[in-house]
Amino acid sequence: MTAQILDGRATAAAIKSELAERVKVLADKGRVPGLATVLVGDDPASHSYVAGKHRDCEQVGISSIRKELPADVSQEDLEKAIDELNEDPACTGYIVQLPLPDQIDTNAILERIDPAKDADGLHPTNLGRLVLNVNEPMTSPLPCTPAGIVELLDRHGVELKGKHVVVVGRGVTVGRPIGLLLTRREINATVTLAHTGTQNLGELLAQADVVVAAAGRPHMIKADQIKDGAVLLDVGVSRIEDPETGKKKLTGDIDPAAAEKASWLSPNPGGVGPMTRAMLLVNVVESCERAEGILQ
Ligand SMILES: Nc1nc(=O)c2c([nH]1)NC[C@@H]1CN(c3ccc(C(=O)N[C@@H](CCC(=O)O)C(=O)O)cc3)C=[N+]21
Repeated sequence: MTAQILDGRATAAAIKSELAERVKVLADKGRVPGLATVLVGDDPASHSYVAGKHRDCEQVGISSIRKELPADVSQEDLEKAIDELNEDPACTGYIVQLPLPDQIDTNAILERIDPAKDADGLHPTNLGRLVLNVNEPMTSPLPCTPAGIVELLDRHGVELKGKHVVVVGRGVTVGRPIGLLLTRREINATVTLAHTGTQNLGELLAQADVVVAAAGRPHMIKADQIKDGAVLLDVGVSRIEDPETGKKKLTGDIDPAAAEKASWLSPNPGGVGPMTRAMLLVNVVESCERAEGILQ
């Protein structure tokens, strides 16, 4: 068997064209959604991610606002930038690109974001609502990568009901929140959260119907560890040297040979990354719809 592809690029494109219609409805009411990005320092990867987000916005008709601050910015000046965006009516949602430099208290920054403008869905209030299930169906933003994974599987007709999902990785953006979504009654999966300190990872993987690999360790999940017909989501991103060209390239947590045993594979790149970006746009459009009373 070779896995069918969970095509994140095509699915994200479909979501974007649906969003463009919703943005038109808002624009007709005189309300243009606006995404702002706050970028600190000059890390090339962060710059390229943020540039991608602005391109996405343009395609959907969302206006975009950029704030760029130097790598040595003080906590106070970064907080000032956050306060400005909280006050700015043209900014209906925003993100602070992570990671932030060492002198910055990241959690204090994330907490300062107005939860109604939190495009990442990572504000403690919004994560708390996820725990409490009060954002069912859509009263507050969901974290983008978990929401993107659910949407990607749903749009390919991959059923999660009663399935055992093994998540590898305990990061704040993926591993910790994803189980809260997958165990909701309407999805009804069973979730095991494993991480790099898990002793019997092999035993867990052998039982997994679905593997969400989000540890950021290149090719850590091998073909001989997974069940025949498992669904694989490759989420972690690393830059490794391509042995053929000697150049750095992006790669995921799943060994490419594992595709031979899987029923479905979301590749990396081309899988969950574009979905994460699409869900960011969903959050921005929905926060604007909520403000207009279109969504509750
Ligand atoms: N506040 C904040 N929110 C984030 O959502 C956030 C962040 N900080 N910091 C960094 C990570 C990383 N991240 C990615 C999103 C999309 C792709 C993506 O679309 N990747 C393409 C490949 C892009 C390329 O080739 O460079 C793909 O997977 O096909 C990658 C990485 C969001 N992050």
